[in-house]
Amino acid sequence: MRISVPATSANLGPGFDCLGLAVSLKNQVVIRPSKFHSVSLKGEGANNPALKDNNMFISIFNDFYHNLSNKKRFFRFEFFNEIPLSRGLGSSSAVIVSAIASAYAIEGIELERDKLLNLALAYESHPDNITPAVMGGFNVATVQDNEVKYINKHMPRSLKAVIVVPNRPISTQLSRKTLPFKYSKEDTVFNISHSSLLTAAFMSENWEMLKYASQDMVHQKYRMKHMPELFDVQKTALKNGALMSTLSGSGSTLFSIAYNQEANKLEQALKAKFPHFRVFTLDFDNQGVKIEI
Ligand SMILES: Nc1ncnc2c1ncn2[C@@H]1O[C@H](COP(=O)(O)OP(=O)(O)O)[C@@H](O)[C@H]1O
Ligand SMILES: N[C@@H](CCOP(=O)(O)O)C(=O)O
Repeated sequence: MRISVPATSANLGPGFDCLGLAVSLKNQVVIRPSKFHSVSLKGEGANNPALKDNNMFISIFNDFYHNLSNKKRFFRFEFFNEIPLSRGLGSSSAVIVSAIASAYAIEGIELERDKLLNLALAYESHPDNITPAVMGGFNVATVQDNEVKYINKHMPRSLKAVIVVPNRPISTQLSRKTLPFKYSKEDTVFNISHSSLLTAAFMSENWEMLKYASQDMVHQKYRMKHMPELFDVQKTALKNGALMSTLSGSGSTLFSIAYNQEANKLEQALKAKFPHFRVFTLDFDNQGVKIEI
């Protein structure tokens, strides 16, 4: 069985903990019954011994598999990771979503996407990464009565994501602790109005509105000041054709959207100015989690 899950970019500026979309970097895992437990890891995290000895995917998979099945079986797990770890591209959501989905699939139990999303919520309480990881596309999501309520929309082929991935990881959990405990009425109103405008821009495909609507007062400046070069990445992106440029999740990746015909110029400008960072041009993913039996 093979399962793949896309990377995600959460917040999109003002939509803290509620807006997110999926891009075409993917983590894949192939799982086969085996005489003994074994793991192989390729791509992102392959040199990280913790991912072999204490792998979050395997522990979530085992929790679900043992609850669903009475059998004692061993598996071989082959991971092919494209999603950089702890760079604000939803690597932990991808692991959570794929581990739950594959435990059900290997037992031959059908799992609806909505149910998968709500099971994933127990491991990641903010829904802005898990929703696009499951559904693909652009998503507006909130949690009410322990359930994710969301609206999803496909992203068009006429746009690309251009991402700048710094070498430094940022733990989402630690980064959340650096944010203010309280916000002023002005900052709150600023973010409600910008997040609403941004949602309307995505839903109505009014791409020229993105640069106004994607401004934020509640998290980016607090997070980006720990890596001030990110302000320069954002400025360079906006000067070179980006329709919007925002911190991806809790960072350290900077995420930009550009028209197809502008994306190459944007990628080259970012590569030239930030040669020590990785720059990728990606399509958007409209499929979300994908299982092949
Ligand atoms: N491919 C992977 N395999 C196993 N665990 C992973 C993988 N990717 C991420 N993780 C786990 O998720 C953690 C990163 O989560 P987090 O700080 O939320 O970053 P991100 O912004 O990438 O989601 C890692 O420290 C690791 O424990
Ligand atoms: N809304 C969350 C999103 C975290 O995304 P990640 O990809 O960095 O895990 C936040 O801003 O903390």
